[in-house]
Amino acid sequence: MAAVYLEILKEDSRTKARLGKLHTPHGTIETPVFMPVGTQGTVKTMTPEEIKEIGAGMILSNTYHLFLRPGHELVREAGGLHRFMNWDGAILTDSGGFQVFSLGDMRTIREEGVEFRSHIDGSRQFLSPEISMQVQMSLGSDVVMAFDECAPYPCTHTYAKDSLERTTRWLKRCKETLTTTDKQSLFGIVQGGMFEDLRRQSAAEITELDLPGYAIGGLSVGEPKDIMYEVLDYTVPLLPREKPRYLMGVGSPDALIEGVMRGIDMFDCVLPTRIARNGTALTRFGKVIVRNAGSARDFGPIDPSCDCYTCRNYSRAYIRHLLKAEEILGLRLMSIHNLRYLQILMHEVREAIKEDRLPEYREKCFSDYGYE
Ligand SMILES: CNc1nc2cc3c(=O)[nH]c(N)nc3c(CCc3ccccc3)c2[nH]1
Ligand SMILES: [Zn+2]
Repeated sequence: MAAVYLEILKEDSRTKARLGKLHTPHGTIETPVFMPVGTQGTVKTMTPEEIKEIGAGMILSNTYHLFLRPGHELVREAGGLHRFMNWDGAILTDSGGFQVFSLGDMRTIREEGVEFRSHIDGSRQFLSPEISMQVQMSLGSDVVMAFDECAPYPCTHTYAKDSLERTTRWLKRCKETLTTTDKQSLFGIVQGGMFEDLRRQSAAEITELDLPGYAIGGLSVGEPKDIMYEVLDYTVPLLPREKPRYLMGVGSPDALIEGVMRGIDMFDCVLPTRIARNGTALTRFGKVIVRNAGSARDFGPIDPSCDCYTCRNYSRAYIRHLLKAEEILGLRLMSIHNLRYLQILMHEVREAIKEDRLPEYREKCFSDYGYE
């Protein structure tokens, strides 16, 4: 059995949703799951104990950032990323390709790999499938993402085709680089832009390698949501039923539910922690801009139905004051709430699958939230 594998407990009767358990060397995680992002070896403003308290069992981190700073050799000497950051849950690391393009400067793609300038000090850097695998093995991730190119949006059919074919060649180099044990942690990433024929080609090429899990990349890159859902409609069925499916970069409440209904098991997004730090809270009745004047004399919690530390102990008025005063506690209280909110949402989604009422749950969620 692979180091990382999915145990499917139930398949929904009316949608493609699955209820499952993701087994990893650092614990078992109930799926569908939302995974908080801890880019630089920390989920911003949160201690590992707080991450556990809000109910997260698996977090994400980044090859790109840790490679540039403090360096993967240092993290390996520290005993790996789990030890370094004092987190004993599961860790998935991205491969660096996406971040080079979203953060790096002056990047040049070659067959060998990607040259770029560090966003930290402008120094010339190079990442390749081999280097990305070395870094992720040094970090000791439980799930290793293949080194891929996330095609820009929009892009031509020719660009998307050349790019996905290079991504497949890079995936083979990733698999060859990993030790037998670490091969059992490697997830391939399906690309192909917004083109059905290319998504089919990429899925066929990637799944041929018989990996423990598969991600759908190249989405949540600025395309309209209905295009993303369309791509999922024809791409997800191309992936093996029994393997975990990870939709990269997706995390708004509506997109999470729509993704689950299309058969996705794993999600990540920086949105909840990022908007928390700029004063916006997620609640079941829509977003609340706690920072706004409207909360100045609101002495109730962010969300009365929420059980998080923030909602049990603090008012919107107090949190607004902290945010306006640029007090760090404000960032922490907002992050705790937004992350807990998404864990509650995913718990309710899993319950709805269990009780065969996911379509009805979606309707209620969307109307409460104020979606169409
Ligand atoms: C926000 N939208 C978004 N679309 C993405 C597409 C891809 C993609 O096609 N390939 C790879 N490798 N990553 C992607 C990511 C980053 C996800 C992530 C962030 C942080 C930590 C761990 C993982 C994406 N994020
Ligand atoms: Zn709360």
